[in-house]
Amino acid sequence: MRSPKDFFRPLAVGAPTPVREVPFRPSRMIHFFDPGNAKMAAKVPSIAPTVDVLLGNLEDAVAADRKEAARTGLVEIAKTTDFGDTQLWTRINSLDSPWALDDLLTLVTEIGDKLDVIMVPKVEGAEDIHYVDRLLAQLEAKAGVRRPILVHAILETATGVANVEEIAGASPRMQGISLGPADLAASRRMKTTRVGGGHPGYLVREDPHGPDGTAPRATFQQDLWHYTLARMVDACAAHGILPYYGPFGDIKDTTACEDQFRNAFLLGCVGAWSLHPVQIGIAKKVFSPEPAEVAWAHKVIGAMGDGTGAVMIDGKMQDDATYKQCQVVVGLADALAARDPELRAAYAAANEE
Ligand SMILES: CCC(=O)SCCNC(=O)CCNC(=O)[C@H](O)C(C)(C)COP(=O)(O)OP(=O)(O)OC[C@H]1O[C@@H](n2cnc3c(N)ncnc32)[C@H](O)[C@@H]1OP(=O)(O)O
Ligand SMILES: O=CC(=O)O
Ligand SMILES: [Mg+2]
Repeated sequence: MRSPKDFFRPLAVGAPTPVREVPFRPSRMIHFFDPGNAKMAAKVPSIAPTVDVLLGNLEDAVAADRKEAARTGLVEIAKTTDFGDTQLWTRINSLDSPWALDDLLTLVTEIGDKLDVIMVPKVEGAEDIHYVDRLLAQLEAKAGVRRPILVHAILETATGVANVEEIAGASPRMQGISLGPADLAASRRMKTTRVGGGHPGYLVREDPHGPDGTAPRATFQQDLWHYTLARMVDACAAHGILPYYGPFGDIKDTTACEDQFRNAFLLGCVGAWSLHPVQIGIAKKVFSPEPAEVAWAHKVIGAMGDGTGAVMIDGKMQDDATYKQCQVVVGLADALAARDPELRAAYAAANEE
């Protein structure tokens, strides 16, 4: 293990100095597209201003014989597109695949100055992050990249979940972690074939009641992802990095997608993946705090003065802890409003009511 004194030193001569704090840039939706798919690629310039993050996906969902086309397509798109203040990320192929090394070599050398974050799938432990960390430093130095490219891990194997804390803290490059429910279900041998969301069979049932216990018993569907998501959120918060819900595969079921995203938002996630244009608006709505909630948070902060003591507002006790909860909401709202004029206006209007 490296000495804590060396944690923030570049891992290669000439590589940029690692960041001490993960910059909080809005990332409510990480919009996936296949850079080798001409139709999707054509939509990039019009989608870019509507999303916080555009991600050129090279891994799963890109067929084996299209891997190189996707990589080349991403280089071309990155070089020719003005992304404004929208972030550009990529998801490389898994580290044990025949493509991962060339993904990193090509992308950092060709478009390292345009890439904000590299998403690494199927991360199992700190050793995977250490490998990427050193290689990125060498490539950044070689390509003359001036700011460190950050790393995002997908939590999608049972081993990864067992090691989530060490993954979160493995490198100053760690920007965040996403839950990958599809691969995780396979890795754990869960018996769901869905991509995220609930399952009608995963439930609790009301106790027997009525005459002789024969009355119909209500059932309540439970959340298959709660444990992992909560564990991931804690690991991320403990290491000052950002947690995300990943993919929701039932594109047509926009209601359940919104529910899944909202559960993640309420638990502490800052965003989710959008796989189809229809999911962009859902993520934007869910991961932006409600104007009324932001106005309430301002009211509490205003009433709490220096943030200590206890007061009653509208029948609800407020103290040092609720002051901090409200600061979380206001901090997020301010960061999003700085990028989103519509949201800024909605927050200002709600504050005036
Ligand atoms: C499960 C584990 C994971 O790893 S999830 C992450 C990997 N999967 C992905 O990245 C999937 C990305 N999305 C897709 O491939 C497509 O959206 C899928 C789900 C196949 C649906 O495509 P399709 O049948 O064409 O949908 P559609 O006819 O409703 O599309 C309408 C127009 O929109 C386009 N479109 C579709 N998805 C995207 C996207 N993600 N980004 C940009 N554009 C997209 C379609 O090409 C289509 O365009 P057009 O109107 O025909 O010109
Ligand atoms: O990559 C995402 C997943 O759910 O698997
Ligand atoms: Mg996966």
